[in-house]
Amino acid sequence: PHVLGDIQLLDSEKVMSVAREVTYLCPFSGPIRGILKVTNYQLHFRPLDAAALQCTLSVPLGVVSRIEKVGGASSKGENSYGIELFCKDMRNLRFAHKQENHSRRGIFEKLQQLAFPLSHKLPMFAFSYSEHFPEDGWHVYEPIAELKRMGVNNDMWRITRINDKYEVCDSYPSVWAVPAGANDDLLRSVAAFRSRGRIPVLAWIHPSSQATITRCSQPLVGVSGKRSREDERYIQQIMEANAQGHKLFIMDARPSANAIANKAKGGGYESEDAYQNAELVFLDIHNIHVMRESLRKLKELCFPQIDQARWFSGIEATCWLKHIKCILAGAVRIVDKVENHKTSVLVHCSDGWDRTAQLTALAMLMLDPYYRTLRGFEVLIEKEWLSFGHKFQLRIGHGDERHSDADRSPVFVQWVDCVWQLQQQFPTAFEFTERLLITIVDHLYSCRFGTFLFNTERERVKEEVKTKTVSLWSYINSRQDLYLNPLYWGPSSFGSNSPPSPYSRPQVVLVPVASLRVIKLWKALYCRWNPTMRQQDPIYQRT
Ligand SMILES: CCCC(=O)OC[C@@H](COP(=O)(O)O[C@@H]1[C@H](O)[C@H](OP(=O)(O)O)[C@@H](O)[C@H](O)[C@H]1O)OC(=O)CCC
Repeated sequence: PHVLGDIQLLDSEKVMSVAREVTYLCPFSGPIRGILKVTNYQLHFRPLDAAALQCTLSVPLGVVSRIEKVGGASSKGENSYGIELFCKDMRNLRFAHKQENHSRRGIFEKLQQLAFPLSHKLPMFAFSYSEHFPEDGWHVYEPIAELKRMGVNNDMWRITRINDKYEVCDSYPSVWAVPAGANDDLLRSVAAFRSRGRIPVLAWIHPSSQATITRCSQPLVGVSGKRSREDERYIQQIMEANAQGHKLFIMDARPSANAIANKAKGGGYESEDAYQNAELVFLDIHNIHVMRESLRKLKELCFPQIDQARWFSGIEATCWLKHIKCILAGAVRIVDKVENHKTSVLVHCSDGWDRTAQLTALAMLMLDPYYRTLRGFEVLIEKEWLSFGHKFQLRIGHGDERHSDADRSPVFVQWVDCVWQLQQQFPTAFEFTERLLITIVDHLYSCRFGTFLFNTERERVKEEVKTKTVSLWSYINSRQDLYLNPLYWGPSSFGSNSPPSPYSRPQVVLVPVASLRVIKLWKALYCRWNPTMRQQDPIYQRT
């Protein structure tokens, strides 16, 4: 049995470097002497003093975004010579050691190589990690089965394999559901008019009204105001696929200023005179650059010390909660159209892989209780985020040393935060607790599993992740009792299309209050490492 605080190695994990005379400069408890070990998966620090064991650190190297050397040959002060790790999970770790033993160079270079394998032409840890779990999580999501659960193929929607080899759109899944009347030639010409070929396809269909949520990227209108008869006809077919359909709402997630600015790059938005029966709505959600900056400010505020005097004004200045509110409000508008007005909605933004994924996945979570079960939630992430090409590798920077890359942005974590807000407002509606959300965010960074690696389904097929890596869902489903919500009130499974009779629709549709008066800061995630900000609950230290 492992001694408490001692390193616990995963299968195929091995120690690559050890430094003995190291001091961890804990921002809360002060300097702690201990032993620093670097493996091919994690950085582990074990205090020498048994009384300080709660300061044991186990940091997956995937969480590290930047490593800096601190102090040089001339620095004289105590603990002024060492390294600092800047992490993606809201903390910075600083280690110091004596100058004489030159272990810094060794540790520093090892850390650089192992934390950024892609930048050093080394394999990701996920490809050498193998562990057997009772269930293979790679089978949780099967596209055809999920479409069947929603009742597709039906007389209005058909499954097309036109993208079987990802030739029409390399960032989309291979399986699409499209209006039955749209033949493959039409689909191809619509792809020519949508940014990166990301044409409108089905995300969700209402079990009784047949109203739909479809998703896509911006039309290539450009400054000259180009039109595509095929795109216009296709949008009309989406509207007509809904029996009550006399109108289609096009929800453009962007601020109208950005939608207009995108015309300068050949993009833009649907003009209502070209799309007669469509009504265009802008949801005012800002772009990836604004969100990256917002979270950076929040991290500054929350780590290491928290200035009580400026806490609320500081939070407001980050605008983080305003953005969360904006995304929730956008999803509520989609839910209102689909559920209460039985009207179909088309969601898009610029590329259709950041804000669009946030909106469709949130709206589906509010509309369909199946996605609020543990397995349903796993299916939702696989479908709306992974299969539709949210660029996880680029947005998180898996294995990449370029920490200041402008394409990095916490869009997925922001969506998980929105899910947490729903859990707070509807504590009995989810089969799982916030601990599942924190575990998912941990392994978004850790690179232990293959689930969040790469940017598209096409790349994952090419890299054979399903046979060469372990799925995060294998791990989670092997210990699901840790994540189940004792307050959950809902049928254990919604296998069938609509919940069994006792549940009427009003009981299963969540409509959150998207107001700053209700939205809360998710301290268990953003202040997790700051002991003064949350109950000392060890579960949040290790997931
Ligand atoms: C004259 C030059 C015009 C110009 O550069 O347009 C480009 C836009 C960038 O477009 P934006 O929509 O503001 O920003 C884009 C979105 O965030 C998109 O995500 P999503 O899937 O959510 O769409 C990302 O994938 C893109 O990388 C990002 O550039 O920039 C702006 O609109 C900012 C100016 C107000």
